[in-house]
Amino acid sequence: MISKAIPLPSLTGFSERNGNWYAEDIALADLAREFGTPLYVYSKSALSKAYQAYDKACVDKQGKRRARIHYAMKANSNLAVINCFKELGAGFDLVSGGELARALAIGADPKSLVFAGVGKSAKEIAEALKAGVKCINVESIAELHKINRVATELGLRAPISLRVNPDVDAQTHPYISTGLKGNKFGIAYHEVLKTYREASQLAQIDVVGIDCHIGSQITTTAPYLDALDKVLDLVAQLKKEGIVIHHLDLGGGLGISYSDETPPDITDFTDTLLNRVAERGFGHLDVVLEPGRSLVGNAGVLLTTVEYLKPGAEKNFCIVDAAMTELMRPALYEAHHGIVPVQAKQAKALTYDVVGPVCESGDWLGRDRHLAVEEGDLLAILSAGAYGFVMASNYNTRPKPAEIIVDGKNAYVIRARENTSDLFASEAVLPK
Ligand SMILES: Cc1ncc(COP(=O)(O)O)c(C=O)c1O
Ligand SMILES: N[C@@H](CCCC[NH3+])C(=O)O
Repeated sequence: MISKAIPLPSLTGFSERNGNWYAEDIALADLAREFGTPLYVYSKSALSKAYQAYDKACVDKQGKRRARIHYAMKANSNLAVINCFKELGAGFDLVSGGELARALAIGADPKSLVFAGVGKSAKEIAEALKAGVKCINVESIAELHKINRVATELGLRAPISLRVNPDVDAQTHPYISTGLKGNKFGIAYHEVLKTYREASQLAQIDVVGIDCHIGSQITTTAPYLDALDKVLDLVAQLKKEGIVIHHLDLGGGLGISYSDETPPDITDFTDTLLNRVAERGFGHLDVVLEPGRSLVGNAGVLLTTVEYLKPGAEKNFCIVDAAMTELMRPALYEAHHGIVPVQAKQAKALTYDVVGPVCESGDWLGRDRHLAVEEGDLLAILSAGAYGFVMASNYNTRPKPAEIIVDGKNAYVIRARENTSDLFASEAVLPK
């Protein structure tokens, strides 16, 4: 028994056998020995299975495609990960010129790319237009005009959706709620129609869709339906006015189980949304889904080594070689991740705060965890495939960890561990 009362998520790709944890067919302890720690480990089969479940749910019983998946690569943008999804048929949701460059680097079809984000620069807009993306999701009236300006300068047409802020509570952590009127995202609901009218008059703008993304780690379908109904009300009004919408982008945000959360099953979730779209008479629209976390979150773990055990009067600390620099979610959102010893021990179990070496009291990875560990042992921090490595930093001049993918009996380095010297290679001291 690892952590009292708090259940572990059910995982595919990672399993415990006779007290030893495995990624597919390789013991995590062997991976740590070969590649060192801290180490991100992803399971290829977990990535593929998560994608295939979504993809299956996007096709109806007659085999007709009802929706397309544009993986939100912000969740995990390693080239190997996004390339796996590309090969399975995914398009991508992007939020920066950097993510656009990643998509182009793996040869993604530009027509499979949608570009969102509240602060796109003129340079990023130009790059997206030159690449020929499917759609730019516009997040403000000012941005709409900037896109029109950039498109005019380039002599290109700009396909756009407006991102609607539906003022719906996604019932998630306030830092990752995006669809309330107090959030910075999207165009205020009451301004959307007038902005579409304005957009349809702009010389280089082609209105192609409508978009909405209400937040992340959402574990019920109800807020999606509320947002969807509000978006469809807008589509109906636009139709009356002769402004034609071709695709409906419902964003991402579906949550995963980190411990005892019970997010809806992917098929039930997509059925509920797509049935509502059809019932309301919009079954002819192309539907775009932008899942991130629900495709990768439980397909990765972070391996770390116990450096020290530090018993104390108030707390016992288990000090490990990973930190908030490798996995920022606990420090940022007080997020819970399951933590398990990679090899079960007979050692006495104690309740520890699992913390990193970084000089911040907020640098913790798990609190009050009941663990039987000794110095030198390995721990696996579970559900670290989404918003893990991508949010890593070099704070305290810590090199970023390596990332590997396990596919059956094989392990592949998909990002080499950084060297300390690389971290300041582009810095310079002042001339004498
Ligand atoms: C526009 C957009 N689409 C999709 C996503 C993916 O979200 P998630 O990883 O929660 O599925 C995000 C992040 O929340 C986003 O900002
Ligand atoms: N980074 C967040 C999710 C943000 C989603 C991006 N809009 C997390 O770790 O949960």
